[in-house]
Amino acid sequence: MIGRLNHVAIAVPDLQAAAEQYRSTLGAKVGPPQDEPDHGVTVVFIDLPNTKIELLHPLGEASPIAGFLEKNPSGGIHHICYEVDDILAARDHLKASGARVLGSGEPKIGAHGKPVLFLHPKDFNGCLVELEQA
Ligand SMILES: C[C@@H](C(=O)O)C(=O)SCCNC(=O)CCNC(=O)[C@H](O)C(C)(C)COP(=O)(O)OP(=O)(O)OC[C@H]1O[C@@H](n2cnc3c(N)ncnc32)[C@H](O)[C@@H]1OP(=O)(O)O
Ligand SMILES: [Co+2]
Repeated sequence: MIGRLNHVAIAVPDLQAAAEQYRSTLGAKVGPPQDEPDHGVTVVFIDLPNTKIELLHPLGEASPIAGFLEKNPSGGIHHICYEVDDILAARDHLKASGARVLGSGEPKIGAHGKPVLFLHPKDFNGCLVELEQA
């Protein structure tokens, strides 16, 4: 069911510093900061030849990554995102398998303009999983 690795997300305490580090120290192709108010984050995408890295910083009062950054003040890998062909079929299959789909259970539009869903990290070996319809 899951396909390509769409991105690996890293929560960072200082978005500008992290973006600059990827640009100048790691020599990566770094995009501009993008506010995603529906998701409570500001993101910077880094294009790699085979996938993307998503740098995440909290946006607004109720950011879903605030608790994670409190526990990991210097940052850390926050989630991985797999592509699926049919997000509603994937969701129904996962729910039937007993996995917890986060939020309302309805896909939201993600940072690439495509529907996304999140699965509880405790159901996937301690790793928060995002699904994006390719
Ligand atoms: C823009 C979009 C895109 O790409 O298109 C995005 O990615 S938006 C990316 C931001 N959006 C999201 O993350 C949406 C989905 N996330 C959520 O709903 C939330 O972040 C949760 C995953 C439910 C965690 O919420 P919160 O931190 O408030 O809960 P909590 O502190 O009670 O955590 C419950 C347990 O899960 C652990 N936990 C929390 N976040 C975790 C993470 N990212 N990876 C692994 N474990 C994690 C905590 O340490 C705790 O474990 P212990 O009990 O053992 O201490
Ligand atoms: Co993401």
